[in-house]
Amino acid sequence: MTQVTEVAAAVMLRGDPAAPEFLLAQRPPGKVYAGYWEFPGGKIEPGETARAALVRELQEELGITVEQAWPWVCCEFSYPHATVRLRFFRVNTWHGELAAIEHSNLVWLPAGAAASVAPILPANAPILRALALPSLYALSNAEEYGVAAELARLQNALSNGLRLFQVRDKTLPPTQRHAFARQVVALAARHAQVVVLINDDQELARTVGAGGVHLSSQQLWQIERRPDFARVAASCHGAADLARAAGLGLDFVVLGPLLPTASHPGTAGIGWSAFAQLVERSSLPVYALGGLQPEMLETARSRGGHGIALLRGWR
Ligand SMILES: Nc1nc2c([nH]c(=O)n2[C@@H]2O[C@H](COP(=O)(O)OP(=O)(O)OP(=O)(O)O)[C@@H](O)[C@H]2O)c(=O)[nH]1
Repeated sequence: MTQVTEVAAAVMLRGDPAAPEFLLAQRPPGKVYAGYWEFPGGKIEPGETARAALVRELQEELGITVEQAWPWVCCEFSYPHATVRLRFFRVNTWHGELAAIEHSNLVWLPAGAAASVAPILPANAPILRALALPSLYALSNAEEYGVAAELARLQNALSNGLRLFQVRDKTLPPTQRHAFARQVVALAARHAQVVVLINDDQELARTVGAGGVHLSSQQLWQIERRPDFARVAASCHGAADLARAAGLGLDFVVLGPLLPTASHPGTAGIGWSAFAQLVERSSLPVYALGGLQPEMLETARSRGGHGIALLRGWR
């Protein structure tokens, strides 16, 4: 069996939470991949937790004391010299002055834009893509609110900065769903960097020019390869679904139902503790879904979620 080197790495974030900057550090001469840019961090020592390793490494490498670190994604990558498992944390607060103690340089870059430094360690490409994803994934609910009201809600949310939207409404009659999807794509096109995904219908997504598709957990097991769209997401209900989505190279997933929902009040969700355990080894960013309110974003993130997906609570 290949030996895997466990690594803790930090995505340090600063500035506006809706459009943050993250830190990259340049590996110094004399190391493998010298001159490459990486996230600060390093190997987890025997008997050490990933979080403790992160705190230690950031003290040693940057001279700072981490105050808050939330687990995020975990990815594996095989280099000629080693196979690494990178456990990423999002670090929002710390104290102390940042200094390049062990690196040759540090740079803050805007999340979501193409990185202006190169080369970056090859394992980190999916991480940069994941960083571009916003914290809120809004799902349409025209079935309940009506098409006109839903388009008005979307218009308002786009003006408030919404950037990721799914046309769900699986039971709308096909012609109505088609027209709705077309109007959603037209509305979204008036704003920069908004991605619209169509639930369960690749043909509709292509016809209306949507940026991506959102696969149901059933579809996840029916397709053989990633559909050819800029963004592909999926609904997951457990560990097998998460592994399948990662194997297909999707961009992100929603995991739930988390809490009892308005549509299924009697059904217990998986709860935050199971959510945190499932997310711990996910290589894809995970949005918590089901019975959530916008103010639960921080709870979701502290449990390893990338963000939250809402059907009702967005505006
Ligand atoms: N810190 C960090 N390491 C990364 C990232 N991406 C990535 O593939 N790695 C790999 O994870 C390992 C990190 O271990 P490290 O920083 O303690 O080790 P190193 O190669 O610098 O050598 P060292 O043994 O002299 O400390 C390296 O193999 C490195 O190539 C990243 O973004 N940050």
